[in-house]
Amino acid sequence: MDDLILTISDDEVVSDLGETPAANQGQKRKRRDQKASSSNKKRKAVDEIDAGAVDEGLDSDFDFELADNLQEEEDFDGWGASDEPGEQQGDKQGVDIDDIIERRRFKQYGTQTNGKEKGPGEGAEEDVGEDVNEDDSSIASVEAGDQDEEDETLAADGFGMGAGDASEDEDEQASGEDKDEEEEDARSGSEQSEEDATTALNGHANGEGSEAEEDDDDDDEAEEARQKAFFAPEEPSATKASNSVDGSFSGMSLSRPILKGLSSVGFGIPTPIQAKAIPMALQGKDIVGGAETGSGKTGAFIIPILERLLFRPKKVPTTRVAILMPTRELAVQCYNVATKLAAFTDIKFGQAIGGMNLREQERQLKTRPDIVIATPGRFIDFMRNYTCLTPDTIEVLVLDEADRMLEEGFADELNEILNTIPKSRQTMLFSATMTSKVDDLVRVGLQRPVRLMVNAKKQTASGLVQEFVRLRPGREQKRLGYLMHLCERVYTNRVIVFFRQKKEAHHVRVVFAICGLKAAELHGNMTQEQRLNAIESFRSGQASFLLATDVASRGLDIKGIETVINYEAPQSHEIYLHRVGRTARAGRSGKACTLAAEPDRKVVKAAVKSAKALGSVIRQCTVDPKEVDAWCSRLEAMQDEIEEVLQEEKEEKALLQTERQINRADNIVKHEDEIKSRPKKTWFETEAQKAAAKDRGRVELNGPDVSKTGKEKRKKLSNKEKKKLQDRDDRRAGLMWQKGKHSAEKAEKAVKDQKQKQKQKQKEKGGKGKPKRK
Ligand SMILES: Nc1ncnc2c1ncn2[C@@H]1O[C@H](COP(=O)(O)OP(=O)(O)OP(=O)(O)O)[C@@H](O)[C@H]1O
Repeated sequence: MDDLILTISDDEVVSDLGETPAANQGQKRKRRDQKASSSNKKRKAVDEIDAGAVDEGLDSDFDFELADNLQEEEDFDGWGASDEPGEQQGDKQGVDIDDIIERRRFKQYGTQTNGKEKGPGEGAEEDVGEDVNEDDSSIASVEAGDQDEEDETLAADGFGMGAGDASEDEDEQASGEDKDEEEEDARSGSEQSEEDATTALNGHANGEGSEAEEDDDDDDEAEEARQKAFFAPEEPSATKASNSVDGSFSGMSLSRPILKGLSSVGFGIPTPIQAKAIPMALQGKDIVGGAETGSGKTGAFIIPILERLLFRPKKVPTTRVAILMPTRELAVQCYNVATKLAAFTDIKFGQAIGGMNLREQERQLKTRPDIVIATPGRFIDFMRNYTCLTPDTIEVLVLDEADRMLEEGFADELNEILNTIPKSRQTMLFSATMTSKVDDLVRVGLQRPVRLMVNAKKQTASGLVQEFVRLRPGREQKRLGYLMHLCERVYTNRVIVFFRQKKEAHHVRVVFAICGLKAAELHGNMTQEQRLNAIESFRSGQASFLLATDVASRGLDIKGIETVINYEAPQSHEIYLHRVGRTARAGRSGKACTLAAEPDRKVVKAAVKSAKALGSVIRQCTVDPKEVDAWCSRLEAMQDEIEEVLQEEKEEKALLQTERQINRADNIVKHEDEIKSRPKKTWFETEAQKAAAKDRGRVELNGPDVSKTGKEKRKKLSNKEKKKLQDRDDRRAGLMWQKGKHSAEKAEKAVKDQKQKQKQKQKEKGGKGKPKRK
């Protein structure tokens, strides 16, 4: 108790500090539970609230309420700039498509165009980017509720997708032409068509026999019995808290600095999942928590962690909490939310997030911050190769988006982490699509966890309107035409468009840039710096569209996203829920629009079924085919330019890469002694194993890559490929440092050649001026 240090200014009264005994860290589970039970007594306010049923007692239409005396902090969405400069920057630069296009325009017209081009055959440019509301005649919508009986039946089947229709004959003829074009495209970029095939085939594979799969989730009796034995029985205190009439944070006996933090970010009353989880987490219980997207799960685990940490022994700085996230962006977001909530405490944070400055993170971790927010790969790197992270002192482990973390692709990394952190830890798992399946949870090492599910069946947020634009058979190839039309005329601002393929997202990014639609892209082929910049430019409104893969589908909390467009439906209903959950968050409204062709049938059907069950608004929208066809012709005429831009980008990337290699080689030469003396890094997986795990993860997210033949899939690595991977492993382990000088010379020569080539090219094109970067 000597270690208790007040965390707000000394003259402030902190009434309940001494009484909140929930956490004396570093104890074994038993001691923790004993303490927790004594805390139960003291947390009267929580316990006095009536016991009730798990979900029934909750107000399903919970309204987010802001703290009294506070205006909503408009900007608080977890993405406010960090106080420490450079802290959130990645460590590699990338190539900017807008720059390339601007340069090209400059050459063409001798002026900067701000990215807007005169589209082929396009007269009235003023339309572009202009807000056209939904009533625009180019998109007609029918609310499912208003449909006649026949349409009702169709709606339940995903608006009759796949049902034969005489009017489709015409479309099919058109599709024949499209296919020819596709084949031509395929000759210039075979991968693209392969990806299309993947999407199509995946979808078809999913289309059939899906009903049985859907119902798999319904627990059978045996599973129910196992769950009963696995989970702790629901404790009255959890439901009492959530049924509280005033249900305030102060009713949870939270300390003053925490209440101040909550107030400063505008959290007035706890959301239902927070009301349930906070009291349980304060008692040190293991938790499996599920609640719809945007319902405040982050706060549900951060608030009790901060409260408990206020009472940690402070003589020796110790890292006690690890919060693991599946993506780097989520980890950064969580870091921002947590540091803001902890603004009035002395709790310290560290990061172990992939793609970001390793040295800076090492420096932070050396100070033994109380909480480390991490992605699994970087966490393991620190665990194994540095002394700054001490996993054996971790007492609380959180897996956010836990179902994703439990999937293939993260499995190996997670096992490695779980095996290293002490078993006596408190473990909390959260997700909007949280699994309750015991088999999945057992390996996390949970100990009699409490299961807290809030509106878990409800799934989509109540303020969400779901629209579906059906692409009839034969018109699937015109997806991009549909998207361009929608983004130019209907959904023109604050829109996320989701793609299954990185390449597709990037391709569309180029098209948007050529057409003058302000967009940012977000996927795994970008440097971390580019990824964070993309989010920032979308968040700040500089870009109206975010073109993303599923790396952005979970957890991203960006205020004011009006629409989520699914360029194609995702692989599963779960991913659909996460994607559409980027809008209509925290009690707001929003729209999701899915371009649905036959291959997307299964997911559309599931979405329609669940929306109908909830009574939420679903609409079938139709788009004027002439508008789409006009866009398709425009896109076709743009093809050469798209390819040239992609080519220029490729060259710039190669140049950057070579420059990076030179710098690296320079460093190796300069710091030869230091590098030699560094201990060899170890990796718990080889590159080949990592690649295999990555593949498994991809399959989990996007379905099997059916475009590859079985033979290709089973294909063994050639000796050359093996050697390449081995070399990379060795290089990372520092074994090949000796090659530095040699590679430096080589790299230097390559850069010179490349620069020479570029100069030559510029001379040839007569393009003197490269406009300055904005
Ligand atoms: N008690 C509260 N009062 C008001 N706003 C809140 C409260 N708790 C959270 N919020 C806000 O609600 C939004 C969603 O919260 P959060 O990102 O934690 O949701 P989530 O459930 O984790 O969503 P997802 O499943 O998509 O990850 C955030 O903008 C957050 O600031």
